[in-house]
Parts: sequence; C-alpha cells; structure tokens
Amino acid sequence: MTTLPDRRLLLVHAHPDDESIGTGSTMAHYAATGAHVTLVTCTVGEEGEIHVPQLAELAAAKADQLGGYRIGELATACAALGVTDHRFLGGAGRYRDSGMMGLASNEHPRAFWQADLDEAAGYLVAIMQEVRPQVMITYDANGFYGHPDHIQAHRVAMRAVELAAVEGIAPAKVYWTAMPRSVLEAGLDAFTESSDNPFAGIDSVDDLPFGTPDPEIAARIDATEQHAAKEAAMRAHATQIPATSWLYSIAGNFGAEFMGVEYFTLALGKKGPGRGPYGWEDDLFAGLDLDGRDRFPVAAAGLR
Ligand SMILES: CC(=O)N[C@H]1[C@@H](O[C@@H]2[C@H](O)[C@H](O)[C@@H](O)[C@H](O)[C@H]2O)O[C@H](CO)[C@@H](O)[C@@H]1O
Ligand SMILES: [Zn+2]
Repeated sequence: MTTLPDRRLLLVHAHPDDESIGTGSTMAHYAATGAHVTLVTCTVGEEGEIHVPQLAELAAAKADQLGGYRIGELATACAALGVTDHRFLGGAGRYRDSGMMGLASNEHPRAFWQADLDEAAGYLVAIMQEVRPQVMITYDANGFYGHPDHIQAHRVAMRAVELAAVEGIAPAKVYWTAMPRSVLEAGLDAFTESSDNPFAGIDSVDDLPFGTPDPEIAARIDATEQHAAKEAAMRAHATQIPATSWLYSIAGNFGAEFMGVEYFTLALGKKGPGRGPYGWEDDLFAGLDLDGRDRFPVAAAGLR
C-alpha cells in the first residue's frame, strides 16, 4: 500500500483566490518541504468581480461563466504553490458563490450560504477519511472578514471536525487564519505618508473587520522563501486581484515580510513549543507525535 507523507495538511477555503491571499506561503512551504497539502475550495467563485476587461462578459449577470474561468485560475495558482491535491467541496459547481453579505445571490438555491451543514460537512469528512490530515486550516467564526461563504466554510469545516472525531479521524490541530494587530498597526503607520495608501480613510486598526491581539496568535509561519510563489499564485487570480491591487503595493513596501509570513490562531488541539513573548509556534505540526497516533498509513489519494 502506498502511503502519503508523514505530515498532512488540509486547508478549507471559500473561493478560488483565498488560498493564495491568506495561506499561499504556508501552503508552498509545506509542499516544498515534503508534506502532503490538500486544498478544498467550497465554491468556484461565480459572483466575483472581473478586473480583466476582456473577460467582463463572463460575469454572473451576463454569461455567468466566471466560475468556470476561475477553476483555471486556481489550477495555475496551485501549480505556482506546488500543491497537487486540490478538490472542490462536493465537486466543482456543487456549491455556488453566495456573493457579499445581504445580496440577492445569498438566496440562490445552490448558494453555499444556503448549504445543509451536515451534507456539506460530510463531503469534508470523506476527504479526512481518505487523507487523514493531522492539521487543518480554515477561518474563524467571522470568516476572517465577514463574507457569508467564509463564515459558512468555518461552520462546515468545524462541523466536519466534530463528525470526524466520532470516527477517530479528526485532525489533531485546527488553526484559523489571523492577522496580528501589531502587524496591522505597523502597516497603518508605514503607509501614512504614502500616496498609494491601502489604509486610506482608516484611522485605527479598530476600524478594520479583522485583527487579532498578539497574545491570541498561536503560530507565525515564516515562509519568506516562498513569497515569490505566493505572489505568482495571487497573480494567477487576475480576475479578482488587479495588477494595481494594494496587496502588491504592500508587498512592494514590506516585500517578503508581508508576502511570506502568515499567522494563525489555534482553535483546537495542543499548542506545540514556540518562541518570542507569546510563544508563537513556527511550525503547524509542532508538538505532534508523527511516529505514533498522528501517523496514519493511508492509500495515496488519487493524486495527479
Ligand atoms: C478574497 C475574497 O474573499 N474575495 C471574494 C469576494 O470578493 C469581493 C467582492 O468582489 C466585492 O464586491 C469587492 O468589493 C471586494 O473587493 C472583493 O474582495 O466576494 C466575491 C463574491 O462573493 C468572491 O467571488 C471573491 O472570491
Ligand atoms: Zn473568499
């Protein structure tokens, strides 16, 4: 029986682009260091904006073909990150991008926001059964910034962990993406005088829909060696992230530090050894017994 690598990481994201923006360097780091990285994306992003003028007719309100196009963007992004195991929750197109909170698209019968929780979680449990990840990454209860598909991805992922625990196959550690307030405050300060200030009009970190007090952060993954891979993956999502995006201007000013370092809170599991004033882990697998309980010999998934 072929077995998967000892370290197996599962990520649950809402749309094509979230994996690169929020966890691209972490994914590239673990893929490059021999871990098995499984990405599950819950929708194909039909309701997204289109920042590529020649593709404008693909929009949901027109040809409604953006979702299919974004499947291709995501494949390119995964290649840039070195990730070969990617799935859409329930299969591509099973759940539709719900659009921003409060829009009519939230009520679409296939909108992920309308998904039956246990049915959606069941698709994820099946992947956990196959791959047996020791670590899972998803969003906090607010979906990091309040998008309905992000909130639903959190709910589905956490329900799947509950169901998987009954079968004894739940990940040993569950992390939520996060951004320390200290990093946000440094960003606000750094751009105060900039003509291209992505924080324009924001006077305080308290005005942002995200930000975590530093002591509540559990892990700081420094994958600065992968910052170029993350940027290439983001550029693959050209319909969503214009070349003029503030995400790139921050990278231009902070460089590898912004693009290559990603932060997480620990929602479930025991924090491993860490460093610094708050004992931040520098490895998501820190503290796991990979030679014992946390090592499952599993048949290789149908990996490409
Ligand atoms: C990063 C992320 O979650 N992107 C989502 C989000 O995109 C936002 C949306 O297009 C909004 O209209 C813009 O003002 C905002 O700047 C975008 O970040 O929501 C989309 C629709 O659900 C989704 O397709 C996209 O992946
Ligand atoms: Zn998203």
